[in-house]
Order: sequence, then structure tokens, then C-alpha cells
Amino acid sequence: MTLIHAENLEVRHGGTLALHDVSLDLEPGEIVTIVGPNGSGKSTLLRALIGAVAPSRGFVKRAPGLKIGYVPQKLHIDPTLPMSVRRFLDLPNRVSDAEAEQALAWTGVQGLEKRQIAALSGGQLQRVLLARALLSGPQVLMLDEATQGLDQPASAAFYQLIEDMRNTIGCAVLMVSHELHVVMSASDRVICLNGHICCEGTPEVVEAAPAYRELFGTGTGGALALYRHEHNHDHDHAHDHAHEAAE
Ligand SMILES: Nc1ncnc2c1ncn2[C@@H]1O[C@H](COP(=O)(O)OP(=O)(O)OP(=O)(O)O)[C@@H](O)[C@H]1O
Repeated sequence: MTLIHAENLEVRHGGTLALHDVSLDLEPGEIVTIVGPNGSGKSTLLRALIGAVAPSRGFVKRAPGLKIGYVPQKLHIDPTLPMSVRRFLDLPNRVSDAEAEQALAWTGVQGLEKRQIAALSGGQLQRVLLARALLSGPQVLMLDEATQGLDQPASAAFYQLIEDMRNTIGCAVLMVSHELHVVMSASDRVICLNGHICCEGTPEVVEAAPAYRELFGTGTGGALALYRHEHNHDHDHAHDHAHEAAE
């Protein structure tokens, strides 16, 4: 059974058309990665699929009772507010000490219960966020640039962990990533977004697609190419995505 079905989504933020004509299905157990330039609507799409922003057109259908574990791009916690890892894992639902310990162990940050959230390193924080998402027993894990700020070995290890989790608990994974090398190896399906879906398919299909090559360039490869947006096909609509270099 399809977990999430989105049809012809259009999302506006005030006067900004963030997404239009976006249709997609998320099936159980698959790892789907969304790539796209800055401002291309990736976070907006995740938020629309969760129900945190309302589409101005189209609709999202989630399987009844669907449990989604969401790992946000940033965590906004006032650094002056005391918040231990253990307390954080109780939000929004209380969990037992044993469950908290198990989730932290699984994500490789065992023993951090008493540490303050504000005192964690970037990598530790991402793993604690992941532990919290797992505690809800998700059928879908959604990650919004979860490896931002991590070095390459740390982000590779993080994605390996995600894949292990998918294999162990069978959840689907929908993630936004800026790391093409990871996307290409760890995803079952890639969606290339730029306000609308430019192309999608298996990593091999997307890698060869002209729209993807226009977005990310073909020569330079790696992270730099992500920001080189050589977008020259016609969109026949007016919206404000930066179609030029965003460095
Ligand atoms: N709360 C908001 N209010 C107004 N405009 C917004 C809001 N959130 C996003 N936008 C705009 O919507 C568009 C899509 O933003 P979104 O954050 O979804 O893109 P993104 O692909 O996730 O970007 P990034 O890679 O930089 O994280 C952008 O033009 C952005 O400025």
C-alpha cells in the first residue's frame, strides 16, 4: 500500500510560488532522495507531505494512521534553556529509560542522556534527532539535510545508519540531500526538484537525464556542481527560483 500520495501540489509562501505540479508516491521500504538547488522547494515539499503546510492546490493522502519520524534541518532550541538529551527524547511522547537507551545505542550515541542538547556536536545532535524520530516507530523517516555540517566520513556513516534502519525496521525513507555521491549510491529513487519535478527515477536514470545535468552540471561533479545551476530549459511559468549560480 502506498504510504504517501501527493497529487499536483502547489504551495505558496505569501507571494512566492514554492512548488507547483508536484505529484509523487512513497512506497513502503524505499529510500527516496530529493535533490535540488537552494530554494527549489525541498523543505517545503517535506513539510507539505507531513501536513505542516497546506497546499494552495492539489492534495496529499497519507495512509491511515501513518507514523512519520521527522528529522528537521535545524533545531531551534534556546541555548539558555536547559534541555537534556533524555528530556528531549520525551518530546512529544514520554518513553521509558530502556527505550531511550536503546534508541541512543542504535544511533551510536549511547550514554549521552545527561548531556545538554546545546552542548552536543553537530554529528551527535543529528544522531539524537534520529533517535527521537525512531522512538515513534515510524513507517516513514523523513530527513531534511540531516548531514548538514558533518564531514564526509561522518555523513557517510550517518547514511549507512539510515540504510541499516530501513533494512531492520522496513521503514520508507524520504530525505533531502546535497550530497550527490551519497544520493547516487544509497537511494532507490531520486527526485530532482526545482519548484517542480525536473526528473526522477533510479539514480542511474536521473544521472543520465538532461534536466539533472542542466541543474547540476556534468563536468565538475561533487558538491560544487550542486550549486552550479545551468538551467536553460523553458519553464513557461513565473516564479522566483534562482536559476543562476548560488555561491
Ligand atoms: N516561511 C516562508 N515564508 C516565505 N517564504 C518561504 C518560507 N519558506 C520557504 N519560503 C520560500 O519558498 C521557496 C522554497 O523554499 P524551501 O526552503 O522549500 O527550499 P529548499 O529547496 O529547501 O532550500 P534550501 O536548499 O536552501 O534549504 C524559497 O523561495 C523560499 O524563500
